[in-house]
Amino acid sequence: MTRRTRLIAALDTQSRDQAEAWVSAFGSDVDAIKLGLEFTYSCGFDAVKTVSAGRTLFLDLKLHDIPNTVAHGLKSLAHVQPALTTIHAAGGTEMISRAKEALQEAFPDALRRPKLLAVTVLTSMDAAGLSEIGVSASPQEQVLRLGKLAIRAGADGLVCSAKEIAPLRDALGDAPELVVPGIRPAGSASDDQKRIMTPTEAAQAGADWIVVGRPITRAANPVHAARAIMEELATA
Ligand SMILES: O=c1ccn([C@@H]2O[C@H](COP(=O)(O)O)[C@@H](O)[C@H]2O)c(=O)[nH]1
Repeated sequence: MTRRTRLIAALDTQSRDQAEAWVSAFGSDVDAIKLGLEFTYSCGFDAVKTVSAGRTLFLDLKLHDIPNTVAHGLKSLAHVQPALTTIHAAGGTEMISRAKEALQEAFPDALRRPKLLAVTVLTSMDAAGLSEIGVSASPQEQVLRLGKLAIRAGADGLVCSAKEIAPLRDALGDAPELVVPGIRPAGSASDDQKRIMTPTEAAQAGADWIVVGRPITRAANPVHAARAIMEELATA
């Protein structure tokens, strides 16, 4: 299957002015923007709406709570209209299926409904980090376990690292939307990310979307950095 891997720029900032400046500078140099905990907690949902107006929005709030709370939280997103939104797969089957039902109720038009993505194992975790929280499985085993559970429960896609794309595609096929952070262009600092790959590697493995934050936002010229990643994806 031929797929075009698209770029989501993660706008992790506490400043609405900064986010607005990035969005207007990027133009079509990115396919979508991500606003997450940092921006939403600092600036609020009105700012999320304003900054993302006219753009494809990945609203990455990674909900993880009891099923009732997650379902009602997601219903409140009707006024925001993200294209993609996240919960944690570790919340389990009931939480995921209630989340899906909530989105179906809040967005009756399937074409406008946000895709529900389940975060498998954070890309900042390695085997040692999993072991610390009592998980003896390798990151790949745990991603596969949670990924299968989440898709069975109704998630439209998964957040995983590029290292797990091939085994997930083998197990689940082409349909689940795979959104892949932990991306570092060759030579970039890994920061707090543990399971990293380059844009080319993620595209060749079959990512639908890559999520890139600091390698763009901390670059001397964020527009040039985003453009370079788009060019890398186009030739991958
Ligand atoms: O497992 C995950 C899930 C989400 N993220 C988010 O992606 C970006 C990555 O930012 P970088 O600066 O490129 O590291 C960030 O917004 C995370 O919240 C993730 O990294 N890993």
